[in-house]
Amino acid sequence: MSPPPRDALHFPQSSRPFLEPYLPLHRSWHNPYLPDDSTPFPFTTLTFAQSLDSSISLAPGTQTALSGPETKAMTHYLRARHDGILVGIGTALADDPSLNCRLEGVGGYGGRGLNMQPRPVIVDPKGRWLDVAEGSKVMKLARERRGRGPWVVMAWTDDSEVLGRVNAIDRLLEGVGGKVLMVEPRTNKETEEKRLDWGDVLAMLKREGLDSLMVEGGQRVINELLREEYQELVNLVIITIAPTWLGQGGVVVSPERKSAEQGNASAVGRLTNTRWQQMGDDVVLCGQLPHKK
Ligand SMILES: NC(=O)C1=CN([C@@H]2O[C@H](COP(=O)(O)OP(=O)(O)OC[C@H]3O[C@@H](n4cnc5c(N)ncnc54)[C@H](OP(=O)(O)O)[C@@H]3O)[C@@H](O)[C@H]2O)C=CC1
Ligand SMILES: Nc1nc(O)c(N)c(N[C@@H]2O[C@H](COP(=O)(O)O)[C@@H](O)[C@H]2O)n1
Repeated sequence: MSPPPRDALHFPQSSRPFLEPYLPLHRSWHNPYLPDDSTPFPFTTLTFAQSLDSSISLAPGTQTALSGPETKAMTHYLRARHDGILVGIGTALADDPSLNCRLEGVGGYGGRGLNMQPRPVIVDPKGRWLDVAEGSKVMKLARERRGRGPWVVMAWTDDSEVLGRVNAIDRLLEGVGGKVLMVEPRTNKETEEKRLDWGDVLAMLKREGLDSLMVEGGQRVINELLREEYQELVNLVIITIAPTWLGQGGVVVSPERKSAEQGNASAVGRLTNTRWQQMGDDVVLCGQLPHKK
């Protein structure tokens, strides 16, 4: 073990009890060798930072720092408390995220090996990440053993160009303990559009050994998971709200409305068991989406 590097983050013990009742048990706190077989899906936390006008960044394809130092440290504490962190390829390309946990005491930041480091997961059906993978932060950190090698979720295809990308990404990831995971896409009968179903993606991640997953974004991923059909898959929502308006043209969290019954629109969803906590200048909202089962 080495002392934590100077950039390691500290999340005070006093801020933790607020989150505790909502969080999954960490794998290493029950039996690290036995998967939790009670459900086919990981415990899934949806978490992101937004402005007062519901934007998660100023413009598509750009990164905007919204969290203050206290809520940034909280996000890293949450990363330590989940087996995996998932983002879509839009976020991987826009932000070049590190997708590791930089909390003091975690592996690579004063802790042993990769202890408490979550697995980065990038949903990238067509393999667009290949163009930036080599020089990405997530690969650099995995090579330095300060983060795990990423898993890249791609869509099964017979397109030879995409298959070439699958193989090339797989070769890159081999060296850092990452891998490509393939999921059969589903076709929308009306639009013919092919997309990955979140039930398929999450069930596959669970089979691969992730009992808990933190979904960080971006816009499309969040808005899809908040749609009525996927809310059952989301166990916990944690939103950092920064006291700022980003203004019109921002990248907004606003899920598709439920189909209107007799022309009357209704809310997409509402959190229950909510708690609000100020952290620095920001406020953190925790809540759960009602589940039928
Ligand atoms: N403030 C915050 O907390 C956060 C902010 N962000 C911001 O969000 C923005 C990125 O959002 P966005 O561009 O929507 O990117 P996303 O990260 O949501 O990725 C979207 C892409 O992922 C793939 N994808 C996602 N869901 C599916 C699915 N069900 N089936 C198939 N493919 C899927 C598609 O790739 P393809 O097009 O190749 O098919 C899609 O274009 C950035 O500005 C970033 O900074 C991101 C995370 C957190
Ligand atoms: N919690 C939070 N606050 C913000 O202000 C943000 N912009 C984000 N973005 C998410 O964090 C990822 C970057 O994380 P790294 O520190 O580089 O690992 C980014 O990709 C978004 O998912 N989150």
